[in-house]
Amino acid sequence: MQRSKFKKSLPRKQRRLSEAREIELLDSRIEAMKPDSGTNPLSIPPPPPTAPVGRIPGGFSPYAGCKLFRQLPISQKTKDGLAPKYTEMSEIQRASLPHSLCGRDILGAAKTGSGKTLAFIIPIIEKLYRARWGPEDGVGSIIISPTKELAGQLFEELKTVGKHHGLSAGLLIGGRKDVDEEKQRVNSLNILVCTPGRLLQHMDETPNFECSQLQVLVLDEADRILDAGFKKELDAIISQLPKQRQTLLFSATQTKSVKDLARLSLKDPEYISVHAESMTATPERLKQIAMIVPLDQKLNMLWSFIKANVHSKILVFLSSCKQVKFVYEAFKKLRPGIPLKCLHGRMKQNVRMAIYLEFCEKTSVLFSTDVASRGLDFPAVNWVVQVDCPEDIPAYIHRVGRTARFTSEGKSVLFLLPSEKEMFTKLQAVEPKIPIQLKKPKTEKLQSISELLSSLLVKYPDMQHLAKRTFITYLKSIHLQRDKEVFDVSKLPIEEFAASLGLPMTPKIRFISQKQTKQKPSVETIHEQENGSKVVNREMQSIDRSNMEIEDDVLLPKETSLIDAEGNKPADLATRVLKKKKLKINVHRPLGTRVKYDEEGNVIPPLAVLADMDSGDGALHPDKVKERYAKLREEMKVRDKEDKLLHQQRLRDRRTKEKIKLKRWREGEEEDMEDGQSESDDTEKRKPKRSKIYFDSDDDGGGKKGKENVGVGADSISLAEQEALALKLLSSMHS
Ligand SMILES: Nc1ncnc2c1ncn2[C@@H]1O[C@H](COP(=O)(O)OP(=O)(O)OP(=O)(O)O)[C@@H](O)[C@H]1O
Repeated sequence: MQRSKFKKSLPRKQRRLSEAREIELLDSRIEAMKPDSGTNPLSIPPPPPTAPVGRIPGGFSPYAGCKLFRQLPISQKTKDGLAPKYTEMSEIQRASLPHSLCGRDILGAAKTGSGKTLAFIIPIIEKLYRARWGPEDGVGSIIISPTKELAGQLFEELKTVGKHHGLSAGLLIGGRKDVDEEKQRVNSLNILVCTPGRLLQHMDETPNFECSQLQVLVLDEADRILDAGFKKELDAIISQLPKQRQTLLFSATQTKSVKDLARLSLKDPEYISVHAESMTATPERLKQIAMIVPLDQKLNMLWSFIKANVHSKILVFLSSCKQVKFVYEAFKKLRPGIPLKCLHGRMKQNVRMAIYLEFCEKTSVLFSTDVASRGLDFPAVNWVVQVDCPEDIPAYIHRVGRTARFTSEGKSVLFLLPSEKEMFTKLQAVEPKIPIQLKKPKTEKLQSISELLSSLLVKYPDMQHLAKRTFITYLKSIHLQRDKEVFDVSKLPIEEFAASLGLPMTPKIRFISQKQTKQKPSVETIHEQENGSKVVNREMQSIDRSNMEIEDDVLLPKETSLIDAEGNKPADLATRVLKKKKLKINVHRPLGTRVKYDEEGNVIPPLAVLADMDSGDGALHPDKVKERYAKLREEMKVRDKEDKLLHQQRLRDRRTKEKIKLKRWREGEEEDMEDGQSESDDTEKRKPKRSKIYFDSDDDGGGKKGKENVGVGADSISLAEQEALALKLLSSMHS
């Protein structure tokens, strides 16, 4: 968690009103001059920049319609935080701030890069300031962002604009190690900028963490947070927030689904869509082109593009982590002459953040998944290249929106496979328009890198594995796309694609079996189905790939009832897939089971579900909570007991093993001793030999022979002979 305590500005008594008087004045002006609900402040003629601001003779100056931040009823501290960078408001700011400052709920849509961040940061700071919020008041506002990088960026902006205030703020995102430290401090923070998973983790795990005083809830990239991917988490979060609050939703592609909005209990929200009447859905200074590029030419095209633009900052979108990794690793080895970086969700959080910051700073190429597609404000991106087709139009709009931000210019290019041309038609048909042109690629400038990739794969076996995974993951991603008018895995030139990645052979994709579709049952197929593997092979050849599910490198039919070529029962496999899915989306697990969080903090312990199920009104009943904790305690005791027994058993096993080992060792030692005995016997027997060797080394020449002989003689003569010899020697000495 990062924590920020906005600095208190120095008192400048002469120039400023006291805080209390300022708040009183702001409250009065906001109340007196608030725009009518449903009006568009943009249609009100702005006052001249020199017009007096605040209390004027006969009342207060109006603020709906004004163009400058300093004309708004906001605190001097916020004005100081905005200046000098921000003076004039953008359209979304002009349209929404007059409504949000007077406490209304907002559903705001405006193009990418149009300044939506300030449109929610300012009302948050102002609301808490006017409520004289302090550390003892706890969490006053929560900003939820779909990605960690975006949350980090919002947090930085919040720190800048709020730096003169006395509010505290924290960045709560998954993947950070300091969760325990976070838990200690989170209760004293006033503004939380977080990803849904981490917020929910605190709601579940942090003692005394509560948001019952929450004043403002913000969902940035609201349509993303409200979509199915975050549904469970968001519902659980919302159920723990007070209904009495201000809610601000912003995105470049806004949801209008009544069902979605009902989940958030918005109260007469202001629908602000400043670019709805605009000619285009994308930034005006953005030049957009699309090109038809066959699958096997994509990497050649990308390489050639990068080589031709080595002085540009380029953001490249690919559809999966594997592709990002492969292209990054391969291109890095081929050295295009510009720094390369990659960003995807499987990277560690600190690395992700570092890469994000580096790309903000330097001219380079960033290969990324859609993790960088929303909200990120990389300065001065020249090109956005979409190598893989976006899943839908909002995804396209967000991706291209990483360039041409605010008042800057930018260009984007979309590679479409011949089979994906329908996407171009859809982009052209959308209202407001997306001014995109179809251009022919300049094939004369195309450089082929397929052979270089092949050599790389030979040189680096890891790359070969990665290429294989890339191949499979790409097919998987195409298959899993919802829009079947655009994405059709059966139309892909699979062999050519494999070759273009440098793969020596097309990886085997195990088509488990065919879905029994109503459209396609041929007599031959049905007859053959009952006759073993030969038939299955035929099935495999005629398989309709659009009906398959893919698990890793396995394409599975969605409904399976056949036996595959390897004799597996697809039913088992299907169960396996289901089980896998179940593990991921385990929000319906029985209550009281142990809750675990992954690095992302994505698992949801459903206290909220408990409340929902039992009460139906979404409120948490203290009795139920107590009951649950009592149950948890009991379970923990049981588990504790089990753990102890297990531990004891393990100790016993270990001791037994040690005993056996010891016994074996002793037996072995005895054997060794016996062996040793025989060895020493041998040694004894070999002694002369050893002596010989020893002396050999010590004494070369005739002496050794003599000594050797002495030794042998000393051992071999009898005691009587020895005595006789000794007497002889003695007598000779005396004589
Ligand atoms: N009033 C302003 N004056 C000058 N610059 C501004 C103003 N408002 C925003 N900006 C700048 O414009 C850029 C884009 O702003 P911001 O990130 O808020 O856009 P956004 O609408 O949230 O984009 P996205 O839809 O991609 O999330 C930022 O660099 C921001 O600093």
